[in-house]
Amino acid sequence: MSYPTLERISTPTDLRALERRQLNTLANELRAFLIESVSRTGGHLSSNLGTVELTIALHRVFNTPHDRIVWDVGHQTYGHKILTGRREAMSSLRHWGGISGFPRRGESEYDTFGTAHSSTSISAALGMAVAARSRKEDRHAVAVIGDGAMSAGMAFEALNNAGDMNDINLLVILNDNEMSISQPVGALTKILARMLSGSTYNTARRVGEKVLGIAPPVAELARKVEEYAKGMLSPGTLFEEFGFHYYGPIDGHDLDALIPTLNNLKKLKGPQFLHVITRKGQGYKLAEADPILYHGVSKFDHTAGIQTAKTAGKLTYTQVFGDWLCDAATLDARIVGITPAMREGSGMVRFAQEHPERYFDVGIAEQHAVTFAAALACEGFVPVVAIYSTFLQRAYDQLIHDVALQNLPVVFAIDRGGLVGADGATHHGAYDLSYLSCIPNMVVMAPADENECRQMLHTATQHAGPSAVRYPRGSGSGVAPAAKMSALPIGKAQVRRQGTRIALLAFGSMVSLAEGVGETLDATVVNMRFIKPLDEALVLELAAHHELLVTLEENAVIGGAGAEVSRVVETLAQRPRMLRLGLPDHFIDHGDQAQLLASVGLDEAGILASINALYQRDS
Ligand SMILES: Cc1ncc(C[n+]2csc(CCOP(=O)(O)OP(=O)(O)O)c2C)c(N)n1
Ligand SMILES: CC(=O)[C@@H](O)[C@H](O)COP(=O)(O)O
Ligand SMILES: [Mg+2]
Repeated sequence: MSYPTLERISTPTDLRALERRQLNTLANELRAFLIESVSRTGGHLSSNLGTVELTIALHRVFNTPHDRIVWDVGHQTYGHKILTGRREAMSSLRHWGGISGFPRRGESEYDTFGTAHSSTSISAALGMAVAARSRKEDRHAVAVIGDGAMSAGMAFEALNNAGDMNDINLLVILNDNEMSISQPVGALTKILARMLSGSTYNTARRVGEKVLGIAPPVAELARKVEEYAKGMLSPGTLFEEFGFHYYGPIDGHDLDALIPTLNNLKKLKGPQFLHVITRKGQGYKLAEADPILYHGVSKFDHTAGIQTAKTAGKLTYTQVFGDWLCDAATLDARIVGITPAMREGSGMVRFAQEHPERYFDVGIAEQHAVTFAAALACEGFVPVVAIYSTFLQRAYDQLIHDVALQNLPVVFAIDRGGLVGADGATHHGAYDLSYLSCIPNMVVMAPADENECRQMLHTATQHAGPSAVRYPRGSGSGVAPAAKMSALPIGKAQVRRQGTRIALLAFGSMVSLAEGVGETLDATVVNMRFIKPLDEALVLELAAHHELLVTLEENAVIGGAGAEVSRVVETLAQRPRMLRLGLPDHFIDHGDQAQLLASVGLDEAGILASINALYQRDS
């Protein structure tokens, strides 16, 4: 397919030079390019198709990069990347050495703020607006936030802060497609939906009149009084109560609505709020019909669409968790499942169907998810919080203050522990072993294989305090989970191979690698199972009988599991040498998981090389 108009755009200046009538052609080409490109690389598709016109309108109206556009999450910025000089680089999207799937300041001056975790855009745009105000710079700051991301507390913290500042140039655009990754949840969703069901889109003229103050104040007042009387607060009212001027909703696929509206809003000072309605997957029938399936995709044939037929392969850890949760819930009525807006990614679709009354999607609200779980535990339930390692970072205080300090039996099923691959640095679960193992009362486990994952999850539900089972994205060595569930002895490791001189103390995903290295070196191999409590007795015994202890973990080497092993070994007067292998002290980019692990020396060859290097230093 050819893209003659799109290919003329190297920067937004080229876009601004086009005639208005050419923009519709540009939108069509951009959409077709996105489908073709993402089908080749994989990536986030539905959200990008939904923001084609909005992206064009923003770069048309605002003087980017002087004006700051801050995208929330950033999974919808492919169109923005394409229009800001990265069209050709799209073939390397999310691949090793290629461009990121999210905005990154280092990648382009048009990427004003790095993102990938949601609901930061209003805070960031507000910071930029305040900076412009204090330097007396004539600069606009625009936050583009989705209806899913809007559900997070942080978005409301920022609205609360911004709504009180009348002299800033801040525009918040709510990109409402009535979807999170899955169907959005909660009261805000209902408020937004009520607004849409009760009205048609506002035309550009009506929004323009309101911007220019033509709408009769008395009629406006009467409308509000009527709304209050009926108890029908529209989203407009909600955001106006926060101190914003609310406009919309307008059709986010209509450039004739978007461009004049944005031009009008640009003239205003103070916090402005524009409600834009879009459709996730717009323009690609398959994605419109199933925006969840096309939210994040691997490579696929875009004419045939994604083929979902089940293939008999290894189970992913996510599936192992999902199956365990259903089985465990059948056996134990106290078990409830909680997800902060990650039903599909966390493997909870079947549980949600089978146990709707015990399934809680709390929205993009990790902090709330953890405290909510803590309270359920207080009341005798066994809450299972299914959460990605990287997103649990958001709820660290809740983990300590609400769960661990009160020693509450909350089970954390932590998915995406370790390097996740194409999402890159923002999503790698690189820190959980560090940040969990320093918290008193926590039991922290990492399974060596799929069956052990199931048994550890069961163990967690039998434990009287907080516990975490941390597993990686994708599948493991392929050990089929046994139907029977038996609790593991807490704090006991498993010796897998008895060797000489060297002992490999491996955590979670590193165990199968360690077995290969162990064969080559005739080393002792231990599946440590527990990061906390650590099997200190075994560590001391290994220290007494080996000249070198090597710890292996897919976690930051600083403060991780190996550091704990060292702490124990340090107490010995006669101690072996220690080699701690894990993720280095720098952020790791995107790429294929195996490629990334090899790049940091966490494959068999890398581990052998590190051990050899240690011995060579001695000789
Ligand atoms: C803190 C955090 N939690 C969860 C996610 C995972 N996540 C990415 S996109 C998304 C849905 C966002 O919905 P919305 O903002 O409406 O954007 P849309 O996908 O509809 O375009 C979620 C839950 C995340 N990126 N950050
Ligand atoms: C943008 C975002 O945070 C999610 O869409 C994430 O990319 C999903 O990752 P998985 O593909 O590992 O579920
Ligand atoms: Mg949405």
